Amino acid sequence: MCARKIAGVLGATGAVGQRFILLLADHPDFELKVLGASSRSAGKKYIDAVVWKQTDLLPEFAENIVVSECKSDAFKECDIVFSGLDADYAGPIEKEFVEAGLAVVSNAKNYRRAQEVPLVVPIVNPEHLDMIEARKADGKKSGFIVCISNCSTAGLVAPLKPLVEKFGPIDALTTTTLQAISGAGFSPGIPGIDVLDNIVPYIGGEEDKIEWETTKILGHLSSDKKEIRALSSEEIKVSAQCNRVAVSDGHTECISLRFKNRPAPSVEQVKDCLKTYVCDAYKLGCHSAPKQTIHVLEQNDRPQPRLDRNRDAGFGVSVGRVREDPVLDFKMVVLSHNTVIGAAGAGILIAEILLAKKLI
Ligand SMILES: NC(=O)C1=CN([C@@H]2O[C@H](COP(=O)(O)OP(=O)(O)OC[C@H]3O[C@@H](n4cnc5c(N)ncnc54)[C@H](OP(=O)(O)O)[C@@H]3O)[C@@H](O)[C@H]2O)C=CC1
Ligand SMILES: N[C@@H](CC(=O)OP(=O)(O)O)C(=O)O
Repeated sequence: MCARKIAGVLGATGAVGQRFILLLADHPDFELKVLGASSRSAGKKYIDAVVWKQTDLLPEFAENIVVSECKSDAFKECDIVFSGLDADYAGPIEKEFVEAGLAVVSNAKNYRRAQEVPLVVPIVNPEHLDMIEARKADGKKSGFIVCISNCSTAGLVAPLKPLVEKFGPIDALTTTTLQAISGAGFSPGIPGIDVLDNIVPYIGGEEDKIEWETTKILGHLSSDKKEIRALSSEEIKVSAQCNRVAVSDGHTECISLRFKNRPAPSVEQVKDCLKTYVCDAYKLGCHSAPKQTIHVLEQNDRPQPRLDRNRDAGFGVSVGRVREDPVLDFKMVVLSHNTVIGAAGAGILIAEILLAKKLI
């Protein structure tokens, strides 16, 4: 067996950072050795720095790791660095890491729009990672960054990918999200008074991110593999409305879509296409890749966050209530685990793909 790659986590004390620690415990490819957070946490043992909020216990291996400042020097032995940094601070920190030659996979939004940065949902567009290969071929072997999408975007694009592959372009799409409180992070997190007995119909910046990120993720890699051509607003119109609801983990989205080509497929053809989709990460043999990428549920009252978010350990996406839509062509309900396939799990699966493609 090959030696495991050394991994580090930035923002290790946060909602996403804690999920990284759970998912990297006993990982066959990566050994998590370095943890970074703010100067409030640096210098403390992880167990003393973190306010652990997961329902699984804090893995023993992490308890006594002393938290570092987020400076590249402390991470120089790492083959891969996962970032769950607060976006207010991620920009300059991640830039310094890349300039120091490190490979960074980031949950933060800061570099998602950059032309030269792949924005990847690993069960959807792993081919965009070929941009990294192109950079290596150019002789720029050193550092790079890959961005993970917004968590709601991840759930949305998962069923779109196989549908577009099979039935051609989708030219109109609406989504109304019901987003879990863990999506807002832990520092400080959402006050109980705001979520109990309540729904908040606004999440700052979220609708805009879902609308443009979808066009980049469904966009095409240029022939020289140096940039992504996002879909234009003539090619696809995306409209999102976002709500915060009193759910711990798991983002639900009610989506409607229209295909460009006529006649549109039948409901049965749509379901069949989703059920039979096998993501490339699974074909590559990646450890965390879901065996069933999309679970199509037939019960009228599914998917539900508490019952369905952990399908394929949170790496699979659930789709239910697939039916005709009198305005567009189809509507359905999609559920995805926001801190697994929407965040830390996506980062780890991206790293597994990078490893399988010998890019780290
Ligand atoms: N939660 C989710 O579902 C998703 C989150 N994201 C993104 O992932 C990132 C992390 O989110 P989340 O875990 O929810 O956020 P949290 O607020 O829970 O955690 C933020 C982390 O950043 C660290 N941090 C804060 N300030 C600094 C600083 N000045 N220097 C270094 N580290 C700092 C914190 O450390 P300390 O404890 O020491 O303050 C903590 O580890 C964000 O960019 C977010 O937008 C993306 C997709 C989904
Ligand atoms: N805003 C998302 C989580 C998040 O932080 O997204 P982003 O990384 O796109 O800012 C939520 O509230 O559920």
